[in-house]
Amino acid sequence: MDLENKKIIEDAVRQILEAIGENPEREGLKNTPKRVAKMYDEVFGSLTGPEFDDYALFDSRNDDDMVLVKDIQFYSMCEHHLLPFYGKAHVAYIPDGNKVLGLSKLPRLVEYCAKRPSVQEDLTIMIAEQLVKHVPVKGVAVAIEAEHMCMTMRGVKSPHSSTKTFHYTGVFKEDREWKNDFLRALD
Ligand SMILES: Nc1nc2c(ncn2[C@@H]2O[C@H](COP(=O)(O)OP(=O)(O)OP(=O)(O)O)[C@@H](O)[C@H]2O)c(=O)[nH]1
Ligand SMILES: [Zn+2]
Repeated sequence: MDLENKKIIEDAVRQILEAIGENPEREGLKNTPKRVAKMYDEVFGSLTGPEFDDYALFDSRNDDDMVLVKDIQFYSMCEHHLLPFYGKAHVAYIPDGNKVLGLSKLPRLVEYCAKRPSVQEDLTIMIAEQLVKHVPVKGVAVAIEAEHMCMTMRGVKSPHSSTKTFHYTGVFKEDREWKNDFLRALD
């Protein structure tokens, strides 16, 4: 994010503080607009930063067995309230053509997709779409389970609810057996 946009956020935060009845000049708050701008630059960093393109592929004998990285911790911001939603993503794919993806790239991809305002359903789909676009696969399955602070700390105040979302492509979509294997592997 460039300096001009950081300045816009700082001014807006100052206005918000005033609107909620605070004094943005008081000692504890005087650096807050700057901090919030820096924080937004971090948590929304994928919107203005470089695209994720680090899909390191390696040769492997695996041409049709599922690879699953589960329990990928992530933090994102819901696009309705700009409050955090966070939890775990589980990402599986079946390689095509004896090429596998560097395992660390899956958590990196999840982080890239999460660093923008989003709804959980779209985050789930975006992770799958990015993989399909860049990695030769027979199919991708993504599941996300998350807590939404807009549902826990405010509004409906449903503190123990968690939301699960799923997205399937290729053989995971077409073949119930593959889907079941994925779901069993998450247990
Ligand atoms: N489908 C979906 N909904 C979400 C997500 N994050 C937040 N929401 C919902 O977005 C909805 C926004 O509803 P609105 O009625 O426009 O806003 P609101 O008055 O703040 O709603 P409440 O949260 O019910 O108080 C709420 O039902 C939230 O629970 C998400 O990732 N996916
Ligand atoms: Zn929300």
